[in-house]
Amino acid sequence: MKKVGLVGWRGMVGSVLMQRMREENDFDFIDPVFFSTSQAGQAGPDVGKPVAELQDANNIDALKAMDIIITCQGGDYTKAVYSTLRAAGWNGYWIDAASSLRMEDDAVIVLDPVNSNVIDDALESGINTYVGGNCTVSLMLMALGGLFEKDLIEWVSPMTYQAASGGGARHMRELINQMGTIHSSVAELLDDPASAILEIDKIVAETIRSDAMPTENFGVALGGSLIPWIDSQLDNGQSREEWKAEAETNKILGLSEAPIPVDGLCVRVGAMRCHSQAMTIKLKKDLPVSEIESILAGSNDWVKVIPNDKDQTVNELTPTNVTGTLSIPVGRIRKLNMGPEYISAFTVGDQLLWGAAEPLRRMLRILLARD
Ligand SMILES: NC(=O)C1=CN([C@@H]2O[C@H](COP(=O)(O)OP(=O)(O)OC[C@H]3O[C@@H](n4cnc5c(N)ncnc54)[C@H](OP(=O)(O)O)[C@@H]3O)[C@@H](O)[C@H]2O)C=CC1
Ligand SMILES: N[C@@H](CC(=O)OP(=O)(O)O)C(=O)O
Repeated sequence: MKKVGLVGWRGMVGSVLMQRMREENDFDFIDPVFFSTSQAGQAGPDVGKPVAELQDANNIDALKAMDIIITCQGGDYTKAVYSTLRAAGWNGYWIDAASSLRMEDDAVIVLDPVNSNVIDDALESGINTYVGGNCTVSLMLMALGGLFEKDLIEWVSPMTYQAASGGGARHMRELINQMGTIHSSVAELLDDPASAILEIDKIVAETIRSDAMPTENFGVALGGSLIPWIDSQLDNGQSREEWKAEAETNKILGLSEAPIPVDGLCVRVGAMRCHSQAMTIKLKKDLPVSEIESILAGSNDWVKVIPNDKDQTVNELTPTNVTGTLSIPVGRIRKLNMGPEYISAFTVGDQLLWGAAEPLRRMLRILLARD
């Protein structure tokens, strides 16, 4: 059995990965070795079979003994360890959730089943570094994969509604604390049916602008508001999150020679762990909506077309419905007034599952299936 080192398994993304690996019995097919940067020597997790005590995740010799390493520890860890490990002669497979290596020439961004052909070619050519994509990009491609595969997209503009989890566990906690602070500020008035709504609204507005709002992680209020900027600012006016849309989409699809334009605005909203995206798509030709729907629905086992019907949309095409599942609903598909090649679509996906953990797990399975 392959020795598989797991780093970052205690964190939020790592915990979702562990949960999926248990559900799919992945541990039956590997010899897992658990690493930690802070808890070396402590007992490993329960994975249904005995595991050794936690190894030091900064110990290059211990890492070198692995056939495959999966890390959800973050970009700082990757920067600190990856090059040293390769320089020490390690030729194993490195599977990473962090963004640091994504655009390297000798790394592939993995999103099986969308780019299983790109992954297969890379394995044949001896590439041994595989990185999960940005959550928003992976979720868009899971939804629109059929149209990309058939080369029907001239360009796409995704406008995003991204969940607090994209910032990490502390951001999720802060969002709930912000919501609680807002509620507490008007709880008594809310209980009184005779109270004036404009008085409630005034107190809420004062609260979200006040120091009472916990904003240590987001910097500003998200509860009762939104934040139209994610990640750092680039010189061209894009946020780094927006830059990733085109760069990563084309790398994932292997289209770097003739890239498809993908650009829009990324916005943080008060959802917990589902990213949503409203997309304007220019198709290369005028296709009936029914044909577009059947192309989308047929592209993978997780995408689900929601008919453009009010009741089904408000019940099924929401973070509330999707959170904690692998389902990728896509709906609001209709022709736009701009012309017959212009369509709208809206999709929702769990950014910790298909947006982070699941592509890594599937890459591991691809490697195991090659032996
Ligand atoms: N959050 C997201 O949406 C996405 C994140 N990623 C990538 O994954 C990386 C990790 O993200 P995320 O999982 O959110 O990070 P976390 O902060 O949840 O976990 C990272 C590490 O922190 C250490 N840690 C310290 N204290 C605790 C604790 N109380 N509970 C759990 N772990 C603790 C653990 O390492 P140790 O055992 O060594 O102490 C853990 O592996 C990111 O940096 C990013 O590169 C990728 C896609 C999406
Ligand atoms: N930036 C994403 C989360 C993330 O971790 O992205 P990346 O894996 O590209 O660094 C968000 O905030 O929603």
